[in-house]
Amino acid sequence: MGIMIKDLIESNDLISVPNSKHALPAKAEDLAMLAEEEVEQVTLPVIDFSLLTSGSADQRSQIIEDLRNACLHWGFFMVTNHGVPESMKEELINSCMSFFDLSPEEKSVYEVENALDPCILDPIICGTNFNPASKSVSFWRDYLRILVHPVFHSPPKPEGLSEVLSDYSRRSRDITKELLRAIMEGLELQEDDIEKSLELKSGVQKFSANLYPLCPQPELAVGLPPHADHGLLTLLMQNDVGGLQIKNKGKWVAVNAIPNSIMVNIGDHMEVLSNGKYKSVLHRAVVNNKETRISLVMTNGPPTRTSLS
Ligand SMILES: O=C(O)CCC(=O)C(=O)O
Ligand SMILES: [Fe+2]
Repeated sequence: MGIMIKDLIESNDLISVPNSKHALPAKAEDLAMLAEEEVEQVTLPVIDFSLLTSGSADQRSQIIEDLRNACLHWGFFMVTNHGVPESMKEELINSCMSFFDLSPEEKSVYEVENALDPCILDPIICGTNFNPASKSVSFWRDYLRILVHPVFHSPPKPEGLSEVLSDYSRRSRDITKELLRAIMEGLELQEDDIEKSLELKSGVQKFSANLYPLCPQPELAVGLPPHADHGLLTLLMQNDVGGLQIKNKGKWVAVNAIPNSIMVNIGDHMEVLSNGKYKSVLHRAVVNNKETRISLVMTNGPPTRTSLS
């Protein structure tokens, strides 16, 4: 079993990336690029969620138009006034941190070798993408992933995580539904029909906590490699430490998050649903040597049996 980076660091007082040749062998050129690349900081389009739900008709139309532009030109946007209290986010972060603080033995109950293996159906898994002994590419990230909808799976430890996660699951599902309705309106699709055909009330929601411990040599590692998300919309909150980069008009740019906003991106299913008009955008996470970063990611997909054709 691959030891999680956090535990490795704590047991070894790590001052360099162990055997960096093994940390990221296949992608050495990409990494050299990562170190040298000038990455511009950008502010994503901002969507005031409260205007969507309780603004005037004109304000709602304006937000639908803003969403349309954000989906067309960025595939990512920031949502403010979303109604998730800061205390809920703090509690989620603290509970997830407490999970990572459990002993390696306690965490091992949920550990899997390769989370990308489609045969893994366990509703709660944790692991790392970092394996200093492996010859394959590994990444500077530990994670916990929980299936939270349609059936909520509650980890027995740490105490408190289940309750706040189940609240956030409900809240984030409502936000997703409202955003999807507005996005459908912008696409001039019949939102009621789509909602019915996607059966969002039994949609699959997965929660991930990604932990990026501070990295002694950030130029030799990457947190998460470039990828696009499955599902319709992904919602992301973080502990005020940046690291998310997105590919925009052929260039990597670093996202400047407004504190307490939720970052939202288009997933593969939405790309299909929009007939390719809205792209599921490539993104990645970089690491730093100053502060541990944690991101809380909720993916929202259709039920597994839904056909999009
Ligand atoms: O941590 C981040 O900023 C990105 C996380 C992410 O892209 C994912 O979990 O799919
Ligand atoms: Fe992602």
